[in-house]
Amino acid sequence: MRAYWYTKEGSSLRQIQPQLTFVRILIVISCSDSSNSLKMSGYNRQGNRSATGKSDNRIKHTNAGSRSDWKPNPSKNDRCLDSASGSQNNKSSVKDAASDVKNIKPIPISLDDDGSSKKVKQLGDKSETDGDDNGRVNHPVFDICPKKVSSVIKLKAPLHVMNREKRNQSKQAMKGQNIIILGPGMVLMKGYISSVDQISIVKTCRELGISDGGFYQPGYSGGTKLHLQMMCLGKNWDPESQPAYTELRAFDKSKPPKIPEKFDEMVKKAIKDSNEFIRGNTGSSDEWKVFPCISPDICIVNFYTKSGRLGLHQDKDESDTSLKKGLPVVSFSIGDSAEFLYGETRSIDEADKVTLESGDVLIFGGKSRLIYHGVTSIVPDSAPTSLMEATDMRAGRLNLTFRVY
Ligand SMILES: O=C(O)CCC(=O)C(=O)O
Ligand SMILES: [Fe+2]
Repeated sequence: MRAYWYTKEGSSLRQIQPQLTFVRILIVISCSDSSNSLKMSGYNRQGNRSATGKSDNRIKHTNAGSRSDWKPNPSKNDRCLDSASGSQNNKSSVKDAASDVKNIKPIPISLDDDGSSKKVKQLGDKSETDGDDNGRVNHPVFDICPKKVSSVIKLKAPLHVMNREKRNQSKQAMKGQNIIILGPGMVLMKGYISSVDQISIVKTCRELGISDGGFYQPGYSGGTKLHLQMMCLGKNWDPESQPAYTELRAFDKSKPPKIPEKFDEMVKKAIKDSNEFIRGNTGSSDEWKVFPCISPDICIVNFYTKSGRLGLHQDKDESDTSLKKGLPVVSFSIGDSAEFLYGETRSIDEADKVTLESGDVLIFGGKSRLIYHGVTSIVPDSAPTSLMEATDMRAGRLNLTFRVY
């Protein structure tokens, strides 16, 4: 067992515990195949080192804020916006959640040359920029699993690649729990979502994403866009609307699809498993309170292509009660890995970094509920080949964050 601890003097969790001296412990439970031993490792925040041990020199200052603070910023350093761009284990085994999705009205799609489905949603016979008589505005359909209708024959991944993935998957399953406590109230469950469930989530999001209320590229009235595609489930979140959460999507008046029951079950199970781990491994310290069980009523689904990113921000548009109680945000990562930053301030230079891989679940609540976080880059071609084969998902990363309003 290896253990490193470090103390951050004088730093504070803004808005939650201003005077808090933040003792941060990173515990990596990594039960080796033979010994099931507890490993703890850590990192030096002041040295701007990542949890993977690499320093990050690429990242420069930027401005960021809450999701609603993502206002257009003329600074070239704003990594959030620009104006040009339009392990498996079997902890939660679910049947294909797509079969639970009711009342989906898929929108007919035609494919562009690059296989992307940028056909404008047909809300009447209007073009993308037109609105209908009710002020509904059309937008392009974004299909995360476009079937490539082309003469290029899709080759299967080489056998040795497939075999390596299979070996890695069964190793992960044997390892059992692989949970990292990134800070008080911030837990990362590595490879938590089984391959079967990942496939199921992609398929469900694909169906929802091409239907009413599906994926679109959020932006601002000035034309600036976020570097991702987004759809909301449960309630709609909009970067510009006041309040940020509404029942209908403002620009096309669509109602966000419901959160599929299976997603809800998976969130609850992840919290339960995380709590069991915390109880079993962190003793009785106040720092390590378990998460309350939640029934999320909001899920924001983001899809990042390889150039996707998201500036440092806080998730603070939820209700005061939800924020005060520190009700956790539960985040699922699927597909390509992401370089994820998190920290107590909005300074990128002071933020810590961790790589979120396909199947990882990140939970942040309690004292970390208002942690600043963002995605600096997507690691190209890092998604499991088997997932891509099974879903035909386009290259990129799917992220689902569940919250309680
Ligand atoms: O993609 C991620 O991991 C983070 C997403 C996020 O922070 C958000 O949607 O608010
Ligand atoms: Fe967020």
